[in-house]
Amino acid sequence: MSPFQLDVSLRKKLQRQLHGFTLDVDFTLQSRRVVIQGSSGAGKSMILRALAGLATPDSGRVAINHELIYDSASGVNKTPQERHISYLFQDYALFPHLTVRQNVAFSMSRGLLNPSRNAWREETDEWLDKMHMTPYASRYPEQLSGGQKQRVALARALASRPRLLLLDEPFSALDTNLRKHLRQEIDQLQSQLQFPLILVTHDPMDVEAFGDLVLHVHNGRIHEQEAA
Ligand SMILES: Nc1ncnc2c1ncn2[C@@H]1O[C@H](COP(=O)(O)OP(=O)(O)OP(=O)(O)O)[C@@H](O)[C@H]1O
Repeated sequence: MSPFQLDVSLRKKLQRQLHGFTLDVDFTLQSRRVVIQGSSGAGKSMILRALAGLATPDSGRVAINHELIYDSASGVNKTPQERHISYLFQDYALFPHLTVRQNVAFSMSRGLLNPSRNAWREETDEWLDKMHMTPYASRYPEQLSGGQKQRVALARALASRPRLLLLDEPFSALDTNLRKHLRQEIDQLQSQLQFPLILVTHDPMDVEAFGDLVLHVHNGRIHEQEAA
C-alpha cells in the first residue's frame, strides 16, 4: 500500500457583524483515520470545506501525497472535481431528481477514466450491494429513510474512488442503532479498502472507532493533536 500524506496550512478571516473568526491551522497527517473534534463554531467544517475546495482560504498550502492542490503563493487552486476528494455532508446532499442508482453512477462519471457503459453499471451495482441498497436502486431520495439516504451518499462518495473521504458529522441525524450499524460498516469498508478519511464529530464512539489521530480544534486553531 502506498503511503498517505496530507500537508495542510490554512488561514482565513471571516467577518460577521461584530464578531470576527480566524481559521489558522497547520498540520501534517499520515494516518488514514483522523477525527477532528471541537466545540460548535470552532472551525471544523471550515477545514473540511477548504480541503474539498468548497471554500477558498486567504492564504496557505494543501498537498495530498505531495501534490499541491492549493497554494496561495504560486496561485494553485484546484477545483473540487480535480482534487478527487469526497465530502459527505451532514444532510446527505443527494440529487432529488435522480434515482438511487443514478445518484451513485453520477459520481463515477468523474471517478473512472473512460468507463464503458457496462463497467459503469457493474461498479454502480457493486456499490449498491456493499451498502445494502440494491432493493432501493430505483427509488428517489425522498422515498428513503435517513439511514438509507446516508448509505446512498456514502456509496456515491466512495464510488468516485476519492483520494480522501471527508465526513462531516455523518451519523448525527441517525438514531442510536443505525448510527452504530453505519459506523461499523464504514469501519469495515475503510479497513478493507484503506481509503484515508477525516471525520468531524462530537460523538466519543466515533473517536474510538476512527480516531487513530485526533485533532482538537478550538477557536480556529489546532489546540492539541492526540495519537491513539
Ligand atoms: N460565511 C461566513 N461568514 C462569516 N462567518 C462564518 C461564515 N461561515 C462560518 N462562519 C463562522 O466561522 C466559524 C467556524 O464555522 P464552522 O462551520 O467551521 O464551525 P464548526 O466547528 O464546524 O461548528 P459546528 O460544530 O457547529 O458545525 C463559526 O464561528 C461561524 O460562525
